[in-house]
Amino acid sequence: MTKQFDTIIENIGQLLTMDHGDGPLKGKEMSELPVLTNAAIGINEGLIDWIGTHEEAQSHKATERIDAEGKLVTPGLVDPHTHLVFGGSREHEMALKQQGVPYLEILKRGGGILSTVGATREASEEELLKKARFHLDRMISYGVTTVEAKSGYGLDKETELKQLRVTKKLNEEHAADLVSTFLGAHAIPPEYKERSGEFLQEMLDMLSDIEKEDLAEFVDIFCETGVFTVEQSRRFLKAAKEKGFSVKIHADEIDPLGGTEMATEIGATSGDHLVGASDKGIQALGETDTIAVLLPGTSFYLNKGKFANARGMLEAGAAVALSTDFNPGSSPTENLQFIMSLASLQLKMTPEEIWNAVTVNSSYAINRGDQAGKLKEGRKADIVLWDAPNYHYIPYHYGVNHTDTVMKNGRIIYRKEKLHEQ
Ligand SMILES: O=C(O)CC1=NCN=C1
Ligand SMILES: [Zn+2]
Repeated sequence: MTKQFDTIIENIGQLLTMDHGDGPLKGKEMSELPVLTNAAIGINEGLIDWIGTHEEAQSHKATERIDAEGKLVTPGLVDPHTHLVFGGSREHEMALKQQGVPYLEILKRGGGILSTVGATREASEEELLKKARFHLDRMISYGVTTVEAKSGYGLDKETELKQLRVTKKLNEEHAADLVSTFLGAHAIPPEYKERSGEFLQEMLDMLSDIEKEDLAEFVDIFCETGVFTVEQSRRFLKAAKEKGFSVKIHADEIDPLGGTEMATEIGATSGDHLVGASDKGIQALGETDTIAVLLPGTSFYLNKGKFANARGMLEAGAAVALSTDFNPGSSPTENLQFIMSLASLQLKMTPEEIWNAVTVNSSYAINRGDQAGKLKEGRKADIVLWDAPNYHYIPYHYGVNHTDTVMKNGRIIYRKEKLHEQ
């Protein structure tokens, strides 16, 4: 029976629907990857209305037909851990990094996060919005259609709310879907030196304002040497959970403090970084629903020669997701495709695991498993057409942008620039 669509995407060489059951994929499940060949998608009113073969598509009608030229088509990627909204930049710290000054030492000297805090406090809401929009546009160009965005460069009520309002405005006006996280517990501001407990209480007191303005779904904390202890983090996140927020945590990024175990004990939606996760922590990830969000770009950039034990987590049965950790200090890149290459080279993840980690699992890591990261009838038509012959090709060919066309809610929002006529 002939169907009528707004848009048909046809002649798809490889279609990754990521439609393999509900819930995040854990352990061995991450090796599964249903691939449809010679496929087609029918779209109506911004939603996926039909998925079938190229031959079947020839009997259907469409206002617009897009030829995928036998190449790869996937869901829009989901980046579950970014510090998208900030002022200034930290290129001046490269020299310190090259001299071997550690990340935590730069922070201790008042640089790092605190340097960005200064720039963010000074920037107006409009300036922060303009800058975040620029970085978000670039994420879209890399095939990302859903993004988590954290605050955490204010460390005072006024600036934290300013950052969160920017994320809310972007989510309302920009094509991308944003998920907002309050990371007021990102570092100890100079005015609270030696008074970290009082500072955390001030951040907790903000939660009612955040809830009133619907400015965040998640609460996060930087559990790290010289920042917040495991016990402070446990108390802080449990208090946030009691107020109805979902929680995630920057854990075991640099020093192995045991934040991974604590994340699983309190039922965090995700534990992020986990480079120093202990065997006990890895086992706990396999036994609970806490998703391991791994950030190999940060390990690459901090240049400490150590990456998260992804293989150990997968063998333990954990759900693993991947992210850029886009931020001005430890991972200044919007390129989730490059993270896919690092996941292959440094985390030893297979292409199948990698694709599940940047779609299905990354969507569940930000409570969007029912809306993003999967192509199935009734879901938003958030789709990427890749200039690549198959899904192995993206992690293999690194450092470039492989997107050809990015579609959000059935509307083309990015097309690869073609070289001007010679
Ligand atoms: O350095 C930054 O701006 C972001 C960061 N927070 C915790 N680790 C890295
Ligand atoms: Zn981070």
